[in-house]
Amino acid sequence: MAVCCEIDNLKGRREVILDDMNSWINFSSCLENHLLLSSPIYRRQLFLIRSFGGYCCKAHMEGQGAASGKITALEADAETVIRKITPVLDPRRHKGQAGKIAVIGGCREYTGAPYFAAISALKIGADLSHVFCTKDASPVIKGYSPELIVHPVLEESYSVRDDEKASVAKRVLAEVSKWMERFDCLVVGPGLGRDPFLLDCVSDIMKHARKSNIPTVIDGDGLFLVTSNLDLVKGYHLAVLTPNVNEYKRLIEKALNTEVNEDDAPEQLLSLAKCIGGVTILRKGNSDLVSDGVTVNKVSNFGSPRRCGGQGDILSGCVAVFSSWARSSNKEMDDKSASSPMMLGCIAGSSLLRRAASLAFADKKRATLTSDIIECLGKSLEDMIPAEQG
Ligand SMILES: NC(=O)C1=CN([C@@H]2O[C@H](COP(=O)(O)OP(=O)(O)OC[C@H]3O[C@@H](n4cnc5c(N)ncnc54)[C@H](OP(=O)(O)O)[C@@H]3O)[C@@H](O)[C@H]2O)[C@@H](O)CC1
Ligand SMILES: Nc1ncnc2c1ncn2[C@@H]1O[C@H](COP(=O)(O)OP(=O)(O)OP(=O)(O)O)[C@@H](O)[C@H]1O
Ligand SMILES: [Mg+2]
Repeated sequence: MAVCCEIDNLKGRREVILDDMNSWINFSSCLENHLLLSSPIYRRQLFLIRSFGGYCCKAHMEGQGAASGKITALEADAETVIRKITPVLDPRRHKGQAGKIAVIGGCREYTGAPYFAAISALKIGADLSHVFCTKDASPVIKGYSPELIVHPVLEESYSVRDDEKASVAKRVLAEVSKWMERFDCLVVGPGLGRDPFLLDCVSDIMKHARKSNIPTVIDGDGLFLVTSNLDLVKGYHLAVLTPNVNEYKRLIEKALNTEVNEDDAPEQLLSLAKCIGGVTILRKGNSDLVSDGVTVNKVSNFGSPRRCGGQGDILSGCVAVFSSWARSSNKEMDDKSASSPMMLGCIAGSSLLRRAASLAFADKKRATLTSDIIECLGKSLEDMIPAEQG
Protein backbone atom coordinates (compact mmCIF):
# COMPACT_ATOMS: atom_id res chain seq x y z
CA MET A 1 0.00 0.00 0.00
CA ALA A 2 1.53 3.30 -1.05
CA VAL A 3 1.95 6.09 1.44
CA CYS A 4 2.15 9.57 0.11
CA CYS A 5 3.97 12.21 2.09
CA GLU A 6 4.15 15.83 1.25
CA ILE A 7 7.05 17.79 2.65
CA ASP A 8 6.46 21.46 2.77
CA ASN A 9 9.43 23.61 3.58
CA LEU A 10 10.91 26.94 2.69
CA LYS A 11 12.68 25.53 -0.32
CA GLY A 12 9.39 24.41 -1.82
CA ARG A 13 7.12 21.45 -1.83
CA ARG A 14 8.20 17.91 -2.37
CA GLU A 15 6.13 14.83 -2.53
CA VAL A 16 7.51 11.49 -1.48
CA ILE A 17 5.81 8.27 -2.39
CA LEU A 18 6.64 5.40 -0.14
CA ASP A 19 5.36 2.18 -1.52
CA ASP A 20 6.21 -0.32 1.13
CA MET A 21 6.63 -0.64 4.82
CA ASN A 22 10.43 -0.64 4.63
CA SER A 23 10.67 2.65 2.83
CA TRP A 24 8.19 4.08 5.33
CA ILE A 25 10.38 2.92 8.21
CA ASN A 26 13.49 4.37 6.54
CA PHE A 27 11.74 7.61 5.85
CA SER A 28 10.32 8.01 9.32
CA SER A 29 13.65 7.22 10.96
CA CYS A 30 15.19 9.85 8.69
CA LEU A 31 12.57 12.29 9.87
CA GLU A 32 13.14 11.21 13.44
CA ASN A 33 16.80 12.01 12.99
CA HIS A 34 15.92 15.49 11.80
CA LEU A 35 13.79 16.00 14.85
CA LEU A 36 16.28 14.33 17.13
CA LEU A 37 19.28 16.21 15.88
CA SER A 38 17.55 19.21 14.43
CA SER A 39 19.79 21.33 12.36
CA PRO A 40 19.98 25.09 12.20
CA ILE A 41 19.93 24.63 8.44
CA TYR A 42 16.31 23.61 8.87
CA ARG A 43 15.34 26.42 11.15
CA ARG A 44 12.26 28.29 10.03
CA GLN A 45 11.22 25.20 8.12
CA LEU A 46 8.02 23.42 8.71
CA PHE A 47 7.71 19.76 8.00
CA LEU A 48 4.17 18.70 7.37
CA ILE A 49 3.56 15.13 6.50
CA ARG A 50 0.25 13.72 5.44
CA SER A 51 0.02 10.07 4.91
CA PHE A 52 -2.60 7.78 3.54
CA GLY A 53 -3.30 4.14 3.92
CA GLY A 54 -3.29 3.75 7.64
CA TYR A 55 -0.04 5.46 8.53
CA CYS A 56 -0.61 8.92 9.73
CA CYS A 57 2.15 11.21 10.79
CA LYS A 58 2.21 14.90 11.26
CA ALA A 59 5.43 16.45 12.38
CA HIS A 60 6.66 19.91 12.37
CA MET A 61 9.81 21.55 13.35
CA GLU A 62 9.65 25.06 14.50
CA GLY A 63 12.46 24.98 17.00
CA GLN A 64 15.88 26.51 16.57
CA GLY A 65 14.22 29.94 16.80
CA ALA A 66 11.81 29.64 13.89
CA ALA A 67 10.14 32.92 14.67
CA SER A 68 13.11 35.00 15.79
CA GLY A 69 15.78 33.63 13.51
CA LYS A 70 17.88 33.04 16.64
CA ILE A 71 19.39 29.59 16.98
CA THR A 72 18.12 27.72 19.99
CA ALA A 73 19.13 24.22 20.99
CA LEU A 74 16.40 21.62 21.03
CA GLU A 75 16.37 18.98 23.74
CA ALA A 76 17.75 15.76 22.28
CA ASP A 77 15.76 12.57 22.67
CA ALA A 78 18.64 10.98 24.56
CA GLU A 79 16.73 7.91 25.66
CA THR A 80 15.98 6.97 22.05
CA VAL A 81 19.62 7.56 21.15
CA ILE A 82 20.80 5.32 24.00
CA ARG A 83 18.39 2.53 23.02
CA LYS A 84 19.44 2.81 19.41
CA ILE A 85 23.20 2.61 19.90
CA THR A 86 23.67 0.33 22.91
CA PRO A 87 24.63 -3.11 21.58
CA VAL A 88 22.70 -6.22 22.57
CA LEU A 89 24.43 -8.66 24.91
CA ASP A 90 24.95 -11.38 22.36
CA PRO A 91 26.75 -14.56 23.50
CA ARG A 92 28.30 -14.89 20.03
CA ARG A 93 30.29 -11.71 20.52
CA HIS A 94 33.86 -12.02 21.70
CA LYS A 95 35.79 -10.02 24.28
CA GLY A 96 36.59 -6.62 22.89
CA GLN A 97 33.62 -6.25 20.58
CA ALA A 98 31.73 -4.12 23.09
CA GLY A 99 34.58 -1.62 23.16
CA LYS A 100 38.25 -1.13 23.94
CA ILE A 101 38.98 2.26 25.41
CA ALA A 102 42.24 3.94 26.40
CA VAL A 103 42.62 6.90 28.71
CA ILE A 104 45.77 9.00 28.33
CA GLY A 105 46.12 10.69 31.71
CA GLY A 106 47.31 10.36 35.26
CA CYS A 107 50.35 12.06 36.76
CA ARG A 108 51.86 12.83 40.18
CA GLU A 109 49.02 15.14 41.20
CA TYR A 110 46.03 13.43 39.66
CA THR A 111 45.26 9.74 39.83
CA GLY A 112 41.50 9.94 40.44
CA ALA A 113 40.52 11.52 37.11
CA PRO A 114 41.92 8.82 34.75
CA TYR A 115 40.56 6.13 37.06
CA PHE A 116 37.05 7.66 36.98
CA ALA A 117 37.09 7.88 33.17
CA ALA A 118 38.45 4.37 32.65
CA ILE A 119 36.26 2.59 35.21
CA SER A 120 33.14 4.39 33.93
CA ALA A 121 33.82 2.99 30.47
CA LEU A 122 33.82 -0.54 31.93
CA LYS A 123 30.78 0.10 34.12
CA ILE A 124 28.59 0.99 31.16
CA GLY A 125 29.68 -2.02 29.14
CA ALA A 126 33.07 -1.66 27.45
CA ASP A 127 35.13 -4.86 27.54
CA LEU A 128 38.60 -3.45 28.10
CA SER A 129 39.83 -0.21 29.56
CA HIS A 130 43.47 0.88 29.47
CA VAL A 131 45.21 3.80 31.16
CA PHE A 132 48.49 5.30 29.89
CA CYS A 133 49.93 7.39 32.71
CA THR A 134 53.22 8.43 34.32
CA LYS A 135 55.33 5.99 36.30
CA ASP A 136 54.38 7.67 39.59
CA ALA A 137 50.66 7.45 38.94
CA SER A 138 50.63 3.86 37.74
CA PRO A 139 50.82 1.85 41.02
CA VAL A 140 48.21 4.12 42.56
CA ILE A 141 45.76 3.64 39.69
CA LYS A 142 46.42 -0.11 39.59
CA GLY A 143 45.69 -0.14 43.32
CA TYR A 144 42.24 1.40 42.79
CA SER A 145 41.17 -1.42 40.51
CA PRO A 146 42.43 -4.71 39.12
CA GLU A 147 40.02 -4.28 36.19
CA LEU A 148 42.13 -1.63 34.50
CA ILE A 149 45.15 -2.28 32.30
CA VAL A 150 47.66 0.34 33.35
CA HIS A 151 50.74 1.32 31.31
CA PRO A 152 53.35 3.42 33.16
CA VAL A 153 54.79 5.01 30.00
CA LEU A 154 54.48 8.79 30.25
CA GLU A 155 57.35 10.89 31.57
CA GLU A 156 57.41 14.36 33.09
CA SER A 157 60.28 16.85 32.64
CA TYR A 158 61.65 16.33 36.15
CA SER A 159 62.49 12.71 35.42
CA VAL A 160 64.16 13.24 32.02
CA ARG A 161 67.51 14.92 31.28
CA ASP A 162 67.49 17.41 28.40
CA ASP A 163 69.80 15.26 26.28
CA GLU A 164 67.46 12.26 26.73
CA LYS A 165 64.26 14.02 25.73
CA ALA A 166 64.24 13.11 22.03
CA SER A 167 64.83 9.41 22.64
CA VAL A 168 62.35 9.27 25.54
CA ALA A 169 59.68 10.99 23.43
CA LYS A 170 60.26 8.42 20.68
CA ARG A 171 59.96 5.57 23.17
CA VAL A 172 56.74 6.94 24.69
CA LEU A 173 55.16 7.20 21.24
CA ALA A 174 56.28 3.68 20.33
CA GLU A 175 54.84 2.26 23.60
CA VAL A 176 51.42 3.78 22.96
CA SER A 177 51.40 3.26 19.17
CA LYS A 178 51.82 -0.47 19.39
CA TRP A 179 48.41 -0.63 21.07
CA MET A 180 46.73 2.15 19.11
CA GLU A 181 45.04 0.19 16.31
CA ARG A 182 43.22 -1.95 18.88
CA PHE A 183 41.41 0.94 20.53
CA ASP A 184 37.92 2.02 19.56
CA CYS A 185 38.38 5.36 21.23
CA LEU A 186 40.97 7.37 23.18
CA VAL A 187 40.20 9.76 26.02
CA VAL A 188 42.99 12.30 26.25
CA GLY A 189 43.42 14.53 29.27
CA PRO A 190 41.77 13.46 32.54
CA GLY A 191 44.43 14.11 35.20
CA LEU A 192 47.14 14.55 32.58
CA GLY A 193 48.74 17.59 34.20
CA ARG A 194 50.49 20.35 32.29
CA ASP A 195 54.12 19.37 32.20
CA PRO A 196 55.50 20.71 28.87
CA PHE A 197 57.53 17.62 27.97
CA LEU A 198 54.64 15.29 28.79
CA LEU A 199 52.27 17.42 26.70
CA ASP A 200 54.70 17.32 23.74
CA CYS A 201 54.64 13.52 23.91
CA VAL A 202 50.83 13.55 24.10
CA SER A 203 50.69 15.80 20.99
CA ASP A 204 52.62 13.09 19.13
CA ILE A 205 50.19 10.44 20.40
CA MET A 206 47.22 12.53 19.23
CA LYS A 207 48.75 13.00 15.78
CA HIS A 208 49.30 9.28 15.51
CA ALA A 209 45.72 8.55 16.63
CA ARG A 210 44.44 10.95 14.00
CA LYS A 211 46.48 9.29 11.26
CA SER A 212 45.04 5.95 12.35
CA ASN A 213 41.46 7.35 12.44
CA ILE A 214 40.99 6.54 16.11
CA PRO A 215 38.15 8.59 17.62
CA THR A 216 39.43 10.82 20.40
CA VAL A 217 37.61 12.48 23.29
CA ILE A 218 39.59 15.41 24.69
CA ASP A 219 38.98 16.59 28.23
CA GLY A 220 40.72 18.31 31.15
CA ASP A 221 44.37 19.07 30.49
CA GLY A 222 44.00 17.62 26.99
CA LEU A 223 41.90 20.71 26.31
CA PHE A 224 44.68 22.90 27.65
CA LEU A 225 46.96 21.27 25.09
CA VAL A 226 44.48 21.54 22.22
CA THR A 227 43.69 25.17 23.03
CA SER A 228 47.38 25.98 22.65
CA ASN A 229 47.48 24.17 19.28
CA LEU A 230 44.07 23.95 17.62
CA ASP A 231 45.60 22.29 14.56
CA LEU A 232 45.82 19.08 16.58
CA VAL A 233 42.07 18.62 16.12
CA LYS A 234 41.08 21.10 13.39
CA GLY A 235 38.98 19.31 10.77
CA TYR A 236 39.14 15.96 12.57
CA HIS A 237 35.56 14.66 12.53
CA LEU A 238 36.31 11.91 15.04
CA ALA A 239 37.38 14.38 17.74
CA VAL A 240 35.15 15.40 20.64
CA LEU A 241 35.99 18.24 23.01
CA THR A 242 34.26 18.23 26.41
CA PRO A 243 35.05 21.61 27.99
CA ASN A 244 33.81 22.75 31.40
CA VAL A 245 33.20 26.44 32.10
CA ASN A 246 36.90 27.42 32.27
CA GLU A 247 38.00 25.22 29.42
CA TYR A 248 35.22 26.58 27.21
CA LYS A 249 36.15 30.18 28.01
CA ARG A 250 39.76 29.51 26.97
CA LEU A 251 38.63 27.84 23.75
CA ILE A 252 36.31 30.69 22.80
CA GLU A 253 39.01 33.26 23.48
CA LYS A 254 41.59 31.38 21.44
CA ALA A 255 39.47 30.24 18.50
CA LEU A 256 36.96 33.06 18.13
CA ASN A 257 38.96 35.81 19.80
CA THR A 258 35.97 36.96 21.82
CA GLU A 259 34.22 36.51 25.17
CA VAL A 260 31.69 33.84 26.06
CA ASN A 261 28.22 35.06 25.16
CA GLU A 262 25.55 33.42 27.30
CA ASP A 263 22.67 35.09 25.44
CA ASP A 264 23.53 33.34 22.20
CA ALA A 265 25.14 30.24 23.68
CA PRO A 266 23.93 27.71 21.04
CA GLU A 267 24.93 29.98 18.15
CA GLN A 268 28.35 30.63 19.65
CA LEU A 269 28.94 26.93 20.25
CA LEU A 270 27.95 26.22 16.66
CA SER A 271 30.43 28.86 15.42
CA LEU A 272 33.18 27.42 17.60
CA ALA A 273 32.64 23.88 16.31
CA LYS A 274 32.55 25.19 12.75
CA CYS A 275 35.69 27.25 13.31
CA ILE A 276 37.55 24.15 14.53
CA GLY A 277 36.56 22.38 11.33
CA GLY A 278 33.55 20.38 12.45
CA VAL A 279 34.83 18.75 15.63
CA THR A 280 32.08 17.86 18.08
CA ILE A 281 31.97 20.00 21.21
CA LEU A 282 30.08 19.13 24.37
CA ARG A 283 29.86 22.26 26.49
CA LYS A 284 29.25 21.16 30.09
CA GLY A 285 27.09 23.17 32.44
CA ASN A 286 23.65 23.43 33.97
CA SER A 287 22.43 22.11 30.61
CA ASP A 288 24.92 20.36 28.38
CA LEU A 289 25.06 21.70 24.81
CA VAL A 290 26.45 19.65 21.94
CA SER A 291 27.38 20.84 18.46
CA ASP A 292 29.31 19.52 15.49
CA GLY A 293 29.14 22.80 13.59
CA VAL A 294 25.95 21.76 11.82
CA THR A 295 23.47 21.07 14.59
CA VAL A 296 23.08 22.11 18.23
CA ASN A 297 21.42 19.90 20.81
CA LYS A 298 20.73 20.23 24.47
CA VAL A 299 20.71 17.62 27.23
CA SER A 300 19.15 18.91 30.41
CA ASN A 301 17.54 16.01 32.21
CA PHE A 302 17.84 16.44 35.95
CA GLY A 303 21.27 15.61 37.38
CA SER A 304 22.57 16.47 40.81
CA PRO A 305 23.05 19.71 42.72
CA ARG A 306 26.34 18.31 44.09
CA ARG A 307 29.30 19.62 42.09
CA CYS A 308 31.95 17.26 43.42
CA GLY A 309 35.03 16.95 41.19
CA GLY A 310 35.28 14.02 38.80
CA GLN A 311 31.85 14.10 37.16
CA GLY A 312 33.38 15.40 33.93
CA ASP A 313 35.82 12.49 34.02
CA ILE A 314 32.93 10.00 34.20
CA LEU A 315 31.39 11.80 31.26
CA SER A 316 34.51 11.51 29.11
CA GLY A 317 34.66 7.72 29.62
CA CYS A 318 30.96 7.35 28.82
CA VAL A 319 31.16 9.52 25.69
CA ALA A 320 34.08 7.39 24.43
CA VAL A 321 32.09 4.16 24.79
CA PHE A 322 28.82 5.49 23.39
CA SER A 323 30.58 7.09 20.39
CA SER A 324 32.25 3.77 19.61
CA TRP A 325 28.93 1.98 19.86
CA ALA A 326 27.25 4.57 17.64
CA ARG A 327 30.04 4.15 15.10
CA SER A 328 29.69 0.37 15.06
CA SER A 329 25.93 0.60 14.85
CA ASN A 330 26.16 2.93 11.82
CA LYS A 331 28.63 0.53 10.18
CA GLU A 332 26.49 -2.53 10.91
CA MET A 333 23.47 -0.89 9.34
CA ASP A 334 25.60 0.53 6.53
CA ASP A 335 23.73 3.75 7.12
CA LYS A 336 25.57 6.56 5.32
CA SER A 337 22.92 9.12 6.23
CA ALA A 338 23.00 8.29 9.94
CA SER A 339 23.73 11.01 12.48
CA SER A 340 27.31 11.68 13.54
CA PRO A 341 28.42 8.97 15.96
CA MET A 342 30.38 11.49 18.02
CA MET A 343 27.26 13.63 18.41
CA LEU A 344 25.18 10.61 19.44
CA GLY A 345 27.92 9.57 21.86
CA CYS A 346 27.87 12.98 23.53
CA ILE A 347 24.10 13.02 23.87
CA ALA A 348 24.03 9.50 25.30
CA GLY A 349 26.97 10.08 27.67
CA SER A 350 25.65 13.35 28.98
CA SER A 351 22.17 12.02 29.63
CA LEU A 352 23.41 8.83 31.29
CA LEU A 353 25.80 10.70 33.59
CA ARG A 354 23.03 13.07 34.65
CA ARG A 355 20.65 10.19 35.36
CA ALA A 356 23.29 8.43 37.42
CA ALA A 357 24.07 11.64 39.32
CA SER A 358 20.40 12.08 40.07
CA LEU A 359 20.07 8.49 41.36
CA ALA A 360 23.19 8.82 43.50
CA PHE A 361 21.98 12.11 44.94
CA ALA A 362 18.56 10.65 45.80
CA ASP A 363 20.40 8.14 47.96
CA LYS A 364 23.41 10.01 49.33
CA LYS A 365 22.30 13.66 49.32
CA ARG A 366 25.11 15.95 50.53
CA ALA A 367 27.44 12.98 50.90
CA THR A 368 27.25 12.16 47.16
CA LEU A 369 30.71 11.53 45.69
CA THR A 370 31.90 10.72 42.21
CA SER A 371 32.32 7.04 43.13
CA ASP A 372 28.64 6.93 44.16
CA ILE A 373 27.67 8.26 40.73
CA ILE A 374 29.82 5.62 39.05
CA GLU A 375 27.99 2.94 41.05
CA CYS A 376 24.70 4.22 39.60
CA LEU A 377 25.78 4.11 35.93
CA GLY A 378 24.72 0.47 35.53
CA LYS A 379 21.26 0.94 37.00
CA SER A 380 20.67 4.09 34.97
CA LEU A 381 21.45 2.22 31.76
CA GLU A 382 19.44 -0.81 32.88
CA ASP A 383 16.35 1.39 33.46
CA MET A 384 16.49 2.44 29.82
CA ILE A 385 17.68 -0.71 28.12
CA PRO A 386 17.36 -3.86 30.25
CA ALA A 387 20.28 -6.26 29.73
CA GLU A 388 18.00 -9.29 29.53
CA GLN A 389 15.90 -7.81 26.71
CA GLY A 390 18.87 -6.18 24.99
N1 LIG B 1 40.23 13.43 41.58
C1 LIG B 1 40.97 13.88 40.55
O1 LIG B 1 42.06 13.38 40.30
C2 LIG B 1 40.43 14.95 39.69
C3 LIG B 1 41.28 15.57 38.80
N2 LIG B 1 40.84 16.48 37.90
C4 LIG B 1 41.83 16.93 36.94
O2 LIG B 1 42.34 18.16 37.36
C5 LIG B 1 42.92 18.82 36.26
C6 LIG B 1 42.42 20.24 36.19
O3 LIG B 1 41.01 20.22 35.96
P1 LIG B 1 40.04 21.24 36.68
O4 LIG B 1 38.67 20.91 36.28
O5 LIG B 1 40.30 21.28 38.14
O6 LIG B 1 40.57 22.60 36.04
P2 LIG B 1 39.79 23.90 35.71
O7 LIG B 1 38.59 23.65 34.88
O8 LIG B 1 40.76 24.86 35.18
O9 LIG B 1 39.23 24.36 37.12
C7 LIG B 1 40.13 24.88 38.04
C8 LIG B 1 39.39 25.78 39.00
O10 LIG B 1 38.52 26.66 38.31
C9 LIG B 1 37.44 27.06 39.16
N3 LIG B 1 36.13 26.69 38.57
C10 LIG B 1 35.69 25.46 38.21
N4 LIG B 1 34.46 25.49 37.73
C11 LIG B 1 34.09 26.79 37.76
C12 LIG B 1 32.89 27.45 37.40
N5 LIG B 1 31.83 26.78 36.94
N6 LIG B 1 32.85 28.78 37.52
C13 LIG B 1 33.94 29.46 38.01
N7 LIG B 1 35.09 28.86 38.38
C14 LIG B 1 35.15 27.56 38.29
C15 LIG B 1 37.67 26.35 40.45
O11 LIG B 1 38.52 27.10 41.26
P3 LIG B 1 38.09 28.19 42.36
O12 LIG B 1 38.02 29.45 41.55
O13 LIG B 1 36.76 27.79 42.90
O14 LIG B 1 39.17 28.18 43.34
C16 LIG B 1 38.44 25.13 39.96
O15 LIG B 1 39.10 24.46 41.01
C17 LIG B 1 42.48 18.02 35.02
O16 LIG B 1 43.53 17.16 34.64
C18 LIG B 1 41.34 17.22 35.54
O17 LIG B 1 41.12 16.06 34.77
C19 LIG B 1 39.46 16.85 37.83
O18 LIG B 1 38.92 16.06 36.81
C20 LIG B 1 38.74 16.66 39.16
C21 LIG B 1 38.99 15.32 39.77
N1 LIG C 1 25.57 23.82 37.13
C1 LIG C 1 25.30 22.54 36.85
N2 LIG C 1 24.07 22.01 37.11
C2 LIG C 1 23.78 20.74 36.81
N3 LIG C 1 24.64 19.88 36.25
C3 LIG C 1 25.87 20.34 35.96
C4 LIG C 1 26.26 21.69 36.24
N4 LIG C 1 27.53 21.85 35.85
C5 LIG C 1 27.92 20.67 35.36
N5 LIG C 1 26.93 19.76 35.44
C6 LIG C 1 26.97 18.35 35.01
O1 LIG C 1 28.16 17.74 35.48
C7 LIG C 1 28.87 17.18 34.39
C8 LIG C 1 30.32 17.50 34.58
O2 LIG C 1 30.50 18.88 34.37
P1 LIG C 1 31.61 19.74 35.12
O3 LIG C 1 31.44 21.15 34.69
O4 LIG C 1 31.57 19.43 36.56
O5 LIG C 1 32.90 19.10 34.45
P2 LIG C 1 34.38 19.20 34.93
O6 LIG C 1 34.65 20.50 35.61
O7 LIG C 1 35.23 18.87 33.78
O8 LIG C 1 34.44 18.00 35.99
P3 LIG C 1 35.75 17.32 36.61
O9 LIG C 1 35.71 17.67 38.05
O10 LIG C 1 35.57 15.87 36.36
O11 LIG C 1 36.93 17.87 35.89
C9 LIG C 1 28.28 17.77 33.12
O12 LIG C 1 28.09 16.81 32.11
C10 LIG C 1 26.93 18.29 33.53
O13 LIG C 1 25.94 17.37 33.13
MG1 LIG D 1 37.26 18.19 33.91
